[in-house]
Amino acid sequence: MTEPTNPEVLRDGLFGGARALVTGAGTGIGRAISLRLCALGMSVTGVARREAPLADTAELAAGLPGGFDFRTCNVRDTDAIEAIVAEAGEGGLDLLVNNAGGQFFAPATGISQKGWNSVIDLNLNAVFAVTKAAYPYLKARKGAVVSISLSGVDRGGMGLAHSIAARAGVLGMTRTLALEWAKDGIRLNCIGPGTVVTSGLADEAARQLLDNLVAATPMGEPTPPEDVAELVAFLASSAGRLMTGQLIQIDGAAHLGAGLHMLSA
Ligand SMILES: CCCCCCC/C=C/C(=O)SCCNC(=O)CCNC(=O)[C@H](O)C(C)(C)COP(=O)(O)OP(=O)(O)OC[C@H]1O[C@@H](n2cnc3c(N)ncnc32)[C@H](O)[C@@H]1OP(=O)(O)O
Ligand SMILES: NC(=O)C1=CN([C@@H]2O[C@H](COP(=O)(O)OP(=O)(O)OC[C@H]3O[C@@H](n4cnc5c(N)ncnc54)[C@H](OP(=O)(O)O)[C@@H]3O)[C@@H](O)[C@H]2O)C=CC1
Repeated sequence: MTEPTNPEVLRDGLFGGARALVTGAGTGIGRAISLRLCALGMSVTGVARREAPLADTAELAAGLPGGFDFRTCNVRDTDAIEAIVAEAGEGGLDLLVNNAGGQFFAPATGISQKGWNSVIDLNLNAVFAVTKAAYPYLKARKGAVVSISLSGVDRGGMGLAHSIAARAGVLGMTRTLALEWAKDGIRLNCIGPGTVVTSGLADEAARQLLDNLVAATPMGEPTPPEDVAELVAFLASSAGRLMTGQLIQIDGAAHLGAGLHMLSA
């Protein structure tokens, strides 16, 4: 495996004066995104249910050129998240990152209706609610939306029927809103990371499963959260000004490989 390269290719001060809302900012990919945006000068409001991880992100962001504040909220609580979007939006909103999400791994026959509904609620319904609530504020600043999806969302994945269905829904929503909101200068894109070794994934998947996933990735390595963060920043920047309605998979060609397999034998 080659040494990881520094993914920080964007210039200092790029986002001075700009503001973002990042869901799931307390851990993993959402924390990496928040810290990179802050490093580039953005003021970020992070949202998640638990205060302690958000406070840790705030501590890590201290001293960076932007700023990080946070609100605790379950994104599935539509009234609560709409109020937070409005509060953040009143100060101006240039970027919304829909990152909060997740699922359990089970064959379709092992997914109860309640389990299905929970995963759809978190990964599709909440994303629509947050994005719609952000619309007037994004319109005012010709802002951007980036939704974190999954590698392979366009082809399926064993053990992920609920999550793939939800995120395929988000992709459809993204492409549709890219059309509807193009007149407002709002751009929307999805990023499909491959395996990202975060505490969230380590909690959910057995070590063996993780190893199998990386082994099934043609380039043979997981996706660092920092690489996802740099891509979010690129899409939010003027370099991405004509990119909208896309799914960009950052996964070492995993989506071209053997396919997602999140079930044990
Ligand atoms: C090469 C590319 C690789 C890409 C790999 C992609 C890997 C993806 C990784 C990640 O996404 S990392 C993020 C990691 N974090 C999580 O995924 C955790 C997220 N989980 C949750 O937030 C919640 O568990 C939930 C899924 C949203 C459900 O929350 P809720 O509070 O609504 O649910 P519960 O009341 O606990 O349960 C509802 C329902 O679901 C059933 N259920 C829960 N777990 C399982 C399980 N493991 N198997 C089957 N069913 C499960 C539970 O039993 C409930 O149903 P009923 O039994 O009441 O009918
Ligand atoms: N790790 C991986 O391999 C991959 C991950 N992804 C996706 O990337 C995103 C981030 O994943 P990752 O960083 O690995 O996972 P983590 O579990 O580390 O992070 C998810 C974050 O979302 C927050 N969150 C979860 N549910 C809610 C909720 N209902 N309301 C508010 N916040 C919530 C959690 O905080 P709290 O518990 O405090 O609410 C947590 O900080 C997810 O959508 C995931 O599915 C996609 C591809 C691969």
